[in-house]
Amino acid sequence: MRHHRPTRTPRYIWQLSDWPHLAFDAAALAAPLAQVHRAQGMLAGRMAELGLPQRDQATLQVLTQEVITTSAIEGERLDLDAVRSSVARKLGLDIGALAPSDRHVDGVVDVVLDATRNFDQPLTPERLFGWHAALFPTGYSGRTRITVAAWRTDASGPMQVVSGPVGREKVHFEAPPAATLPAHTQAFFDWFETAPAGDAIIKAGLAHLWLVTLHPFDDGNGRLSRAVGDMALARAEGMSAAGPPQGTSAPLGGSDPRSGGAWGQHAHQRFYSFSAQIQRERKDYYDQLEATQKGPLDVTPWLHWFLGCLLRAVQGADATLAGVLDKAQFWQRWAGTPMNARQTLVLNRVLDGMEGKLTNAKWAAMGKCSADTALRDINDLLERGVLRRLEGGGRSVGYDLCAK
Ligand SMILES: Nc1ncnc2c1ncn2[C@@H]1O[C@H](COP(=O)(O)OP(=O)(O)OP(=O)(O)O)[C@@H](O)[C@H]1O
Repeated sequence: MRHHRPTRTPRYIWQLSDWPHLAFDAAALAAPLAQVHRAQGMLAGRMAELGLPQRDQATLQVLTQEVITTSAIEGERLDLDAVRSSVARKLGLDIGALAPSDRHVDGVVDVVLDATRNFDQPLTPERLFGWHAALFPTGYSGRTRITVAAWRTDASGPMQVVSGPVGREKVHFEAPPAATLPAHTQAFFDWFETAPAGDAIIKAGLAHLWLVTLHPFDDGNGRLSRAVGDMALARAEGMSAAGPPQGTSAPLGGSDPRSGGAWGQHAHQRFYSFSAQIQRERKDYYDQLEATQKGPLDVTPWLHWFLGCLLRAVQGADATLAGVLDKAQFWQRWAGTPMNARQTLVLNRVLDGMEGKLTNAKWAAMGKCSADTALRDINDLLERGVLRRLEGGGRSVGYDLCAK
C-alpha cells in the first residue's frame, strides 16, 4: 500500500465526536458468531485426535502460510524454505535440512509467533514497537527511509492511504494527525488490556479495525493490525481452551515436558490462518475497511464481514489438515525405506504442496542438484515403489508419490 501526504480532510470515523466508542448490534451478529464458534470447536476436535508430531506439523504449515501471505499482501515475496525453516527453528521442530536463517524472514516470523504464542503477555506500545522494528530491520521500506519503532511523524503531511498513478491518486482514507497519536494509542491499549472481553472474537475484529484506523506507523500498519487481531483471537481460543479436554482429567501443566501439558500446548497452536484468508479476499477487505472508516461508529457490517472471513479461514483449515494427514500417512508407509537426505527433502517439499506435476527438472531445482543426480534419485524411488511414473502428460515425464 502506498502512502501520500497532501492535506484535504473529509470526514472519517475517527473524527466523529464519540470516537473511539465503537458500537455494534450484538443480536445481528449472534448467528455468524455461533457459526464461527462451532467451526472452531470442530476443528479443535479433529486436531485433538491427531498425535503431537502431526499437530506440530499442522502448526508449522499454518504459520508458514500465515507469514508468507501476511507479507504477500504488501507485495513482498518471502522465500518459502526460509520461512518454513525459521518457523520450525522457533517452534523447536526438526524438519530435516534447515535453510539458512534470514534476518528479514526471521523478523516477520518473530512477530507472528510472538503475537499468537505469547498472547497472554500484555500488549504495550513497546511491544508493538518491537514488532515494527522486526518488520523493518533496515529502517527502510523499499527505498524510503521510515520512522521505525516509534509512532509516525507528520513531517511530510497527513498520513493517507492512496492508490492510482502519481498525480492522480485516489485517497481512500486519511489517518489521525501524528500529534494526536499518543492519546489515541493510549486509549486503544487501555481498552485492549482492560475492557471486559465480551465475546473475544468480536474484540479481535474491533482491535484490528481500531488500530488500522489509527494507522500509527509509517508503514506496516496492515500487518501489525492483523497481528494484534490474531493475538486477540489467540486470547479468545486460549480462554475457551482453559479447561482440560472433555472426558479426561489431565491437570493443566501435565506430562509433556515441552508443552506444559498437552492441553496447554494445544491452546498455543494455530490450525488456521486468518491472514492467509484476508489475503485471498483482500479486494473485499480493502472495500470493507474503506466503507467502515468513512461510515458511522456502528461497525456491525465490518464485524459481519470479519466473522465471515474468519469462518472461511477456519473451514479452509480442512485443506491444510488433509495435507498434514497425507504427509503423516506417507512417511508411516515408507518408514523402513532408506533414503538419502535429498530424497527426504524433496519428497517433503512435494508433500507440502507444489504447482503442477513432479518432473526431473523440478526435482533438480528443489534438491539443488544436477539433472543426472535427480534422475538417479527418482529411478531409485521408482524401483522401491515410492514413486510411480504418470501416464502420458506431454513433453516431460511426470511422477506421483505412492502412499499405499
Ligand atoms: N481502501 C482502503 N481504505 C482504508 N484502508 C485501507 C484501504 N486499503 C488498504 N487499507 C488498509 O491499509 C493497510 C496498508 O497500510 P500499510 O501499508 O501501512 O500496511 P502494510 O502492512 O505495510 O500493508 P499490507 O496490508 O498491504 O501488507 C492495509 O492492510 C489495510 O488494512
